[in-house]
Amino acid sequence: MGTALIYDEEMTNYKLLWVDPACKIEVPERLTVSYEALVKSGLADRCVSLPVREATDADILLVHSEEYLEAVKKTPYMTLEDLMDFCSQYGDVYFHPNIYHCAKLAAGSALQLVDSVMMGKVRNGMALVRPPGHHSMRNAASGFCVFNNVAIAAQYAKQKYAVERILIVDWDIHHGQGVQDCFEDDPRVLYFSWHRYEHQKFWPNLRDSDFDRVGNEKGAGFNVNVPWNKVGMKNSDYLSVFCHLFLPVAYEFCPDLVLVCAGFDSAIGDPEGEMCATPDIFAHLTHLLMNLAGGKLCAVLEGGYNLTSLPQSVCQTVQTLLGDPAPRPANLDGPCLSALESLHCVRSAHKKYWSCLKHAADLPTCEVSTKRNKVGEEEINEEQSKQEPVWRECPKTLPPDISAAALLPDDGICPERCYSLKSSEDLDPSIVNKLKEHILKDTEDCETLSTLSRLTVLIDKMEKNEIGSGLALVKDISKAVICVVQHAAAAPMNRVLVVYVGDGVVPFHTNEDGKTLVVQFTTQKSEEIQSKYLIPVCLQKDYSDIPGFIQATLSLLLPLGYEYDPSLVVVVQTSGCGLSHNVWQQLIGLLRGLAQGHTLVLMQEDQNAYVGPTASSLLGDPAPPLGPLEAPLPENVESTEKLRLRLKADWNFLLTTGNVK
Ligand SMILES: CC(O)(O)NCCCCNCCCN
Ligand SMILES: [Zn+2]
Repeated sequence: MGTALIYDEEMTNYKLLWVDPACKIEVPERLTVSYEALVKSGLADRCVSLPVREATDADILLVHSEEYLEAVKKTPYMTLEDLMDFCSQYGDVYFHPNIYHCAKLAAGSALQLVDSVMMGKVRNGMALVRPPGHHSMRNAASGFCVFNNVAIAAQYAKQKYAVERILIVDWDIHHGQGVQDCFEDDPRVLYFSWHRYEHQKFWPNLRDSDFDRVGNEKGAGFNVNVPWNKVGMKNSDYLSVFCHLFLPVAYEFCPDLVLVCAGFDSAIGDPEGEMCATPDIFAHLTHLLMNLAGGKLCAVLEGGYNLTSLPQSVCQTVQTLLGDPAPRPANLDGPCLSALESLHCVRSAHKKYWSCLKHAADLPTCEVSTKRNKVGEEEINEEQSKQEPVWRECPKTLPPDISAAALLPDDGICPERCYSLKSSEDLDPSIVNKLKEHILKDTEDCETLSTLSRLTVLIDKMEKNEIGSGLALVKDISKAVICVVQHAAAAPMNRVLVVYVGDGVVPFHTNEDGKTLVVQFTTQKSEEIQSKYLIPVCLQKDYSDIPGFIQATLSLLLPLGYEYDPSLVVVVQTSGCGLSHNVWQQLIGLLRGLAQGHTLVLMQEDQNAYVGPTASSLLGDPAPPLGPLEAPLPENVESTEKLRLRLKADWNFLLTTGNVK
């Protein structure tokens, strides 16, 4: 199934007609530069183009009041003075004779996305719209927003498709207070928002945007606010919030539909956000959400005012929705102290609502962030020169011709859409000899020799990005792992992340050069940690604790993987670990965000049943939902937490609190 793209130039036909410094950044060019970038990069042609439609009165009344709608209906006939007068009752928003029409198209575009995703016409999609929506309230326009496009889409999905649980992720740099207000007491809609806050000094300056606003009554716990109390937040800060807060809660909630308030003013260069995250981060944020709700994801444009970073961010988002692997994230150096403080406060505010956060440390002195922060951090010197930030545009990486290759025993059936690496591949005799002397020693086991040499061919093709990912059923897992790791780690710049699922001794030792990082999910109690590059994640009872496994994957394996930034990810399933296909697919799907999607899965040759599910995830198909998650086994939480606390000295991404002692 494809990716929908909704855009209509009619939504560029309104603009600011007078002088208003607060509104001048919201210009029609925002849409044109974004759409043109999609066309120029060839991404638009790969999407299913859907027409816009006008939201009806009934659609709009799902969120807004009649009096507000009636008032907006009058604006097309207003004089300039009347328009200016009409706006003065609202904050930071302007009207235009054509904005009502465009606002109906913007909201209608979001409904078009919901319809086409819910009816299975497309897997996911993006709507490029203006005016944006997430600030508009039941009775008021606000922050360039007239109708709350995403809130209307959520109510519409509940009403028309009886969707039980909807996740709204708002990565715009402003707090979508209109969305929060709409769903504050609604447990069926989980709202995530991060936003520039600076202890309430930043617009919209609301006390209600702080981390302790968790929702009301039945909706308590279903509103998650992450205030950024400093500018300059980077990719690491955003990924930390995803790994340690948004994803664990989202997986526990298990939404049937994901809506994204896709504002790109959280990217570098934006005059509003003044953050430092680069456009490629949106490929990762999108990717990390794509294994939820069976991949049903609707992204609706909100803000984004830098006409250079906005189109780049839009392209990163759309190419990921299309299934292209995310680019390797540049220099992730871990979250900053201010971000950790915010993360810590939000986790402690929500620990009573979400079992995945139950172990989160309390922060007794966690006053609301409107107080000056206690750590006496040096104030960002205000006169910090406002030099224009510059960033390297992410190099255009075309997806590999072959997305996934399968290396199976000759009688193995190659899954469809997979390329079969037959033993007929011309084998490089030098490699064969090297294998013979290094790994096979003298045994003339030519079958293994053939398998291992084909593996090295596969790795070389992945390195050249001719092949995206691979799966192999092998007779001797240990020999295969040694061969793969040695061959892959040989190249100077290469780093190999080896994810071991199942017991058994890791058949090679990781030396401290950091060329390999092994994370092993095992049921065996682990003694002391030998090295920061060999990490045993001990889970009781043969992985039957799915919440525990997912928790360890999201809050341990993923952060480690992002910080390590491997060039290849090898996933090894040793003795039948008994992991359910769905969990296995979630693991493979999530890991695909690393190493530009270069994932190599090695399994025992009797694990035929996993070939189909593995291939599906390697090809970028969304993993099936796991269902709402119960609490993880306490002993698994304890052992994972203990491990995290021990490792955080070596790995910044494992930090979740400000007190780094
Ligand atoms: C959709 C959105 O979230 O991007 N709207 C942002 C509204 C910002 C209003 N304040 C502007 C002050 C000028 N410096
Ligand atoms: Zn914004």
